[in-house]
Amino acid sequence: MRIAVLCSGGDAPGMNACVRAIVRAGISAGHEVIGILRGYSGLLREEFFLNEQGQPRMSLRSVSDIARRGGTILHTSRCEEFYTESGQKRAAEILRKYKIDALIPIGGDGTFHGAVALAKYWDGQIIGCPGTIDNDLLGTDYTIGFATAVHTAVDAVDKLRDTADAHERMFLVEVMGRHSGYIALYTAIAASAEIACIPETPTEVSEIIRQLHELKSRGKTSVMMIVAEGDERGGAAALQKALCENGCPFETRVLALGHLQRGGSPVPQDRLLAARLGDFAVRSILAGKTGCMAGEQRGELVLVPFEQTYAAHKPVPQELVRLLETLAS
Ligand SMILES: Nc1ncnc2c1ncn2[C@@H]1O[C@H](COP(=O)(O)OP(=O)(O)O)[C@@H](O)[C@H]1O
Ligand SMILES: O=P(O)(O)OC[C@H]1O[C@](O)(COP(=O)(O)O)[C@@H](O)[C@@H]1O
Repeated sequence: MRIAVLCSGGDAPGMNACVRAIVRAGISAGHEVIGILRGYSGLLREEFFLNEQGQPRMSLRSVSDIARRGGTILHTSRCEEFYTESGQKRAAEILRKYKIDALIPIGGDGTFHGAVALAKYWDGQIIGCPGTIDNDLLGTDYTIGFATAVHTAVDAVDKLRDTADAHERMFLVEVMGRHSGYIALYTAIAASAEIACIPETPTEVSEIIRQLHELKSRGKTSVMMIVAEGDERGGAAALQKALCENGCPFETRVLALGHLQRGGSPVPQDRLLAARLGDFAVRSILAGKTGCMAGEQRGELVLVPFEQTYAAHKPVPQELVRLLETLAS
């Protein structure tokens, strides 16, 4: 078989480990692996990864020593043309032209929407791997990149706590998560923050002010508030303004961690998840499967139809929301 792999949407640490697993699993089983560069844009422009001999196919050595590196050697992109029927049809023609039998897109919900659209015009097999720091896909407990993004954010918040303590200030730290509070909630608990503002729970300025007064009365001298960029009140800067206008009892500072969270060497948890899911995606293709994401639930590898991965908002665990409230006292 000729199996193609691409990375699409926001990059996530661990994408390289996933590409490596796909290449090694595919070649070991006697198949050819084609690396498509720059996601769906690269597919439409017929851009392929060239191996050491300059041929448009990946070799065992093409993926040497990449599992520990952030970013993706295949590069990634967002592609306007792929939203259109004509773009999807042209992509299908290109896949037929290069006699590709199966495609493994690594990305988030947008990438999987694209895969479903492509399947209308192409009868090759498609098995996706969940690569996004947001952890916003249903059907897998964690996505590749989430653990590393949380690790990076916790490291940053730990450092900010030092200066917050020294000056007796409050920091509003904005973390990524376009529509999801996963990174914010996990970061808040792991970094012993006092408050998390996430899209899944109401963010009420008066309630936060009340909480801050209570914390102060209990002797708290510094406060860390983690704000998901997708929170309904806007980001950390908007929230800071609202808090200051409503009598915030602490001096405040704001930091948006931004794309910092997308970079860096993936933590072992992400490397392991990426390796397992990449290998499983190849094995699923060889078993004749299609139209699904390779995911992991409670340690078991599972296949989940693409449509189910984005059918609803992935809820954050209520137990963790409660835990944060209990611990921030
Ligand atoms: N509804 C859709 N139909 C077709 N292609 C889509 C659709 N949604 C997203 N895509 C393609 O997938 C790419 C990546 O999606 P995006 O939402 O940016 O990232 P992610 O996959 O990380 O969620 C988009 O740039 C576009 O090319
Ligand atoms: O690369 P950009 O365009 O700045 O995108 C930022 C967005 O990408 C993410 O980092 C990851 O989102 P996706 O993986 O779903 O693309 C979001 O948390 C963030 O809102």
